[in-house]
Amino acid sequence: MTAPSRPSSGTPSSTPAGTPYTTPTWPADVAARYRAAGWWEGLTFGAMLRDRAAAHPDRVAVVDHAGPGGTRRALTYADLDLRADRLAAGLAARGITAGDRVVVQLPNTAEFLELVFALFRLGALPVFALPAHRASEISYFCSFTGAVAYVIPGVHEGFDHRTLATTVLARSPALRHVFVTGGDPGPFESLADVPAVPVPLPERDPSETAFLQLSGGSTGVPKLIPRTHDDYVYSLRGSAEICRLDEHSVYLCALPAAHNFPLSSPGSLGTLYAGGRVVMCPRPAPDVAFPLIQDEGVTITGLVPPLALAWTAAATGTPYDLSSLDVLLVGGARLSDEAARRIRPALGCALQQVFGMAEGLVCYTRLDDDPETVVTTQGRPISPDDEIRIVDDEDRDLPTGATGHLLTRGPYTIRGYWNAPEHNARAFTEDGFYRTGDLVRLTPGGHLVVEGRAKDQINRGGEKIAAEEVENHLLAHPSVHDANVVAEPDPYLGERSCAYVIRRQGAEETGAAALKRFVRERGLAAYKVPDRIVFVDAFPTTGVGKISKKDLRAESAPA
Ligand SMILES: O=C(O)c1cccc(O)c1O
Repeated sequence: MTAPSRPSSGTPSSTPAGTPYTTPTWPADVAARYRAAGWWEGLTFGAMLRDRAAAHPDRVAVVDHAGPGGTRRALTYADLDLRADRLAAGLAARGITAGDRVVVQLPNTAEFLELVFALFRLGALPVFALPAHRASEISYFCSFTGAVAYVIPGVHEGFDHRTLATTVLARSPALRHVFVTGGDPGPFESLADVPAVPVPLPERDPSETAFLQLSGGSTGVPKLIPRTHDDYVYSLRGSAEICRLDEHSVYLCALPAAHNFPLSSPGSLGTLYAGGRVVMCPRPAPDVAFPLIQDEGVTITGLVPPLALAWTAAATGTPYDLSSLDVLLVGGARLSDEAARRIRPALGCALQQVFGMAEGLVCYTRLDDDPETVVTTQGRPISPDDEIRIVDDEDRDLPTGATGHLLTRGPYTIRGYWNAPEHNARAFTEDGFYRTGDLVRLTPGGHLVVEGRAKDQINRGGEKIAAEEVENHLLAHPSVHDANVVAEPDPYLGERSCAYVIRRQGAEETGAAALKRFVRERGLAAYKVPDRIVFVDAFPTTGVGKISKKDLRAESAPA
């Protein structure tokens, strides 16, 4: 195969059908520059854990409450290191090998970290699904990546993932293994039975893809994001420094552990990088999180804006002692200035705003920024080598202070999605800048302010919904002629989704409730089911006759 000159292509692996996957990566001269600058330290995740376990074997690395009957479990760095080795050996014995994809859908438990480090050591790629994903998303991840294994909790939050796995298995020809954590594995294998005597495994190359992260997305199907050890470890190190993590830090993992924010900003992996302790929080509600903050001496955590507001409200009069909490990171969606102002007085901790994306670029307000900057901006990038352009619709640079499209390139921002050459041609510029789809401006002090977005997406309290994906599911209904999904304001979530639907002439009258049920039954994650469905006779159009989502959004906005 001839490697395309831009973006350059990493070593291709093969799909089950024999066609090569494309894994775009940085041009060789740029990679050399990032190495020379010290951003890429040549450290793999496997070596990182080995190193930390050697330096402080008896320090606690991760705590959860997922032992028998909900009991507390604490794993030291030595425990985690050994368990990752043992699990890697057992997975290798089942034929899972370097380059294989493994869909990981686990709740916030210690097993999540054991498994991802085992996969990192094997060189197998975790594909980071969320617990909320259902048959539609998981089947897609399995078939698109040719995953050989899928790892689930048995029953989580009342949902039986084993039943889901049965559906997925029937649709995914390459899938050979389903592993189940916590209790009865049903027809599958318990992950607890997998570990074996450690076997020597070749050290991975730090420049290779370590895992596939999910894009928030704005297209019909989610895009997969190939992150390397080198680039991700750099984002962890930068994040840990900016958030001042050290061995005394205790990070509460309250958002779903596989999401890029709680994974890396600075998240559980950044905390392990810094030698701190990760406390896995099963649910982010104050009644679950507050006792953990008190009992575990949590110093730092990260939340999406609606949860930050819920915590702020619940902190007044709480019987729990939250005084250990030094820093609350808020990101995933725009935090209003008003909400931002309430955080320190209510929770007694510093606020750090974080604006990030699984594709790479992460911006933070700094702990020594003046209070107004912390409240009114989304911070500045991690790296001096993060390049930012703010451009108009024709890719022309705008003067400083003007609002425009954010383009970015840098040492931990991907050069392309995994195996998506056509989409990449649109999502990246010729010279490798990623088109984020966000509308931003720069303050005179060099801080980014997020003003909106140009991509066709709903940000439902930090959960990103690609309009097109939901529209496709609505269109599958026999009585739907056309559908458009847009964001509408929501006082709690910031945005919720509203579907405008034109009924097919002569078709049976289907109501909103039936349509929502239809979409849910197609196996779409619950957060993507439209919050509201409005039946219309026609859509507003633009001058050239295209459907105007802008006008639809205006219909939803309060007058
Ligand atoms: O994807 C995000 O929204 C996000 C938010 C904060 C920090 C991150 O790393 C993110 O990926």
